[in-house]
Amino acid sequence: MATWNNLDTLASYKKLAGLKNHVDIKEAMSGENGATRVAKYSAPMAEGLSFNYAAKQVDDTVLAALAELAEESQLADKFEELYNGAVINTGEKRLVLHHLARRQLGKDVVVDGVNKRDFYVSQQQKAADFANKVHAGEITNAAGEKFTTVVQIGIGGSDLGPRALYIALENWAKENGVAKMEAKFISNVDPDDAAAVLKSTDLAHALFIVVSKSGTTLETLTNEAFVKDALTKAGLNPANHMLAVTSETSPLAKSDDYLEAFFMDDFIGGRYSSSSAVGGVVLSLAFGPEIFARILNGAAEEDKLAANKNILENPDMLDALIGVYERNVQEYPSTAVLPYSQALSRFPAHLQQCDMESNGKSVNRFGEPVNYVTGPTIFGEPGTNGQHSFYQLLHQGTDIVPLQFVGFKNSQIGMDVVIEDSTSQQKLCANVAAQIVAFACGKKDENLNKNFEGGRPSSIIIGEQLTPESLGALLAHFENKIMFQGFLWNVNSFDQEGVQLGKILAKRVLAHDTDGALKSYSDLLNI
Ligand SMILES: O=P(O)(O)OC[C@H]1O[C@H](O)[C@H](O)[C@@H](O)[C@@H]1O
Repeated sequence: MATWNNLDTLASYKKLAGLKNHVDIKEAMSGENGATRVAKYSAPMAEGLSFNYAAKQVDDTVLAALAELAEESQLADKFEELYNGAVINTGEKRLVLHHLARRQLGKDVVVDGVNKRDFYVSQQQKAADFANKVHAGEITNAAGEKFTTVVQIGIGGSDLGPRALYIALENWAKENGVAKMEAKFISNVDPDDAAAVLKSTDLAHALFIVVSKSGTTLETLTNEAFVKDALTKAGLNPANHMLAVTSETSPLAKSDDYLEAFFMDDFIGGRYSSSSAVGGVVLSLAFGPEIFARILNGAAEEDKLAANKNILENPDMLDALIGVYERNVQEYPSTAVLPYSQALSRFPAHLQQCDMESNGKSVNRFGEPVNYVTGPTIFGEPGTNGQHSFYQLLHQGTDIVPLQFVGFKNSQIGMDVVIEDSTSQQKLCANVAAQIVAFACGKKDENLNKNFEGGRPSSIIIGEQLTPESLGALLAHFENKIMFQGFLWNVNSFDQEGVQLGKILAKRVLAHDTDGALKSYSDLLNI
């Protein structure tokens, strides 16, 4: 059994803390040194991706210290315990099994006589059979016509991951002849969200998936009622159009109001649920079950790498360790995720939840306060768009923000044009290469307003093309990175008590049970 200790009690962490500002990234990345580092500091990921960390503040000394930290904090043992079914989610006393939805990495995990791998596979199979029947016209609307659109109703983990993955492959699927149904998403309780989607949807030919692990989320239940009302007003029977994805213990699971229900369980956290039926049903309907299976395969291949004890061969663990060095030793408060891929436009939003809801904690996994900083603020936008927006602060602002670039050699659609001797894809890639060097090396100017200090660290994940496999690997990489960081900070990355208070107060406002500031704000907003 691994032992769980606070980061600041570890001898290897104290050693690492002595390496503050050990690498001058400007100097390290300039001239031939830089070229050597780019070739040297790269770790292969699954599905042809690679994690290049040449422009991070590491050298062999820092890497050796990080390896000691990985060893002393038993990161590989903790991951092994997790995938073998230990109660890693101490706050809720739950297992953490999202990896098992992709592939079995270790022993059989059996809970109350149920083999959990078999359960996840059976739900995948159920989703696959259902999707195939919809595509074949065996499951139709009341008029016997095919469904053409699928609308996911969910919020947080029941929205962000599946939406990001759908957008990531929407154009790829069309280009590769596997686009089966258009997918849309309703998440916000803002009535304009549901209204806008419903107005642009042919209701008679639409399936709606109510996705809520708990089956109690106010926004999702409200939007479900909103959609049912619209279906009824259109003369349609909601029971012919609505599906549910939920946990077997939730109130939704007990309802007969659905054409079909698919299940997950409490051992897969919402923000890690893209690999479960939460992502599986909508993506199988949109692209076909084979494509969803390919995403899972890509993720499973990356998970396999994450089990490696050698940090230089484990890009997920290495990325996590570098992140902790940046957060705790270098004291950088935030991290930007910058995919140079329009298809990944919602990926940073998904990672915001995944990372900040997991590691935005002030107490350790035993409920005791920690004396060090934990999860950074995560934000991001696709490049090159971000360059024309917030990169000013990244280049010349007073905070140093570590950067996590993602880039692909080839576009998804392949339609391109040569303007002034280069394709648009080349221009995209040229920009990411330029940014890495600009951030690291800067540029001296007598005019301080035009001076670039440099010394701003970044890494880049490079792939051939964004495909179902590489997308799955990318998803798993970040999930695993966040998991390892949670281990290092000794926090429970798998609960989210911090979201409860606002929900309770909102209920009081709606029940007109308010006083003080809450009453004043209620009055100001005319509730
Ligand atoms: O899937 P649900 O149970 O409806 O939960 C939806 C979301 O809402 C909660 O408030 C949590 O903050 C999220 O972690 C969760 O993903």
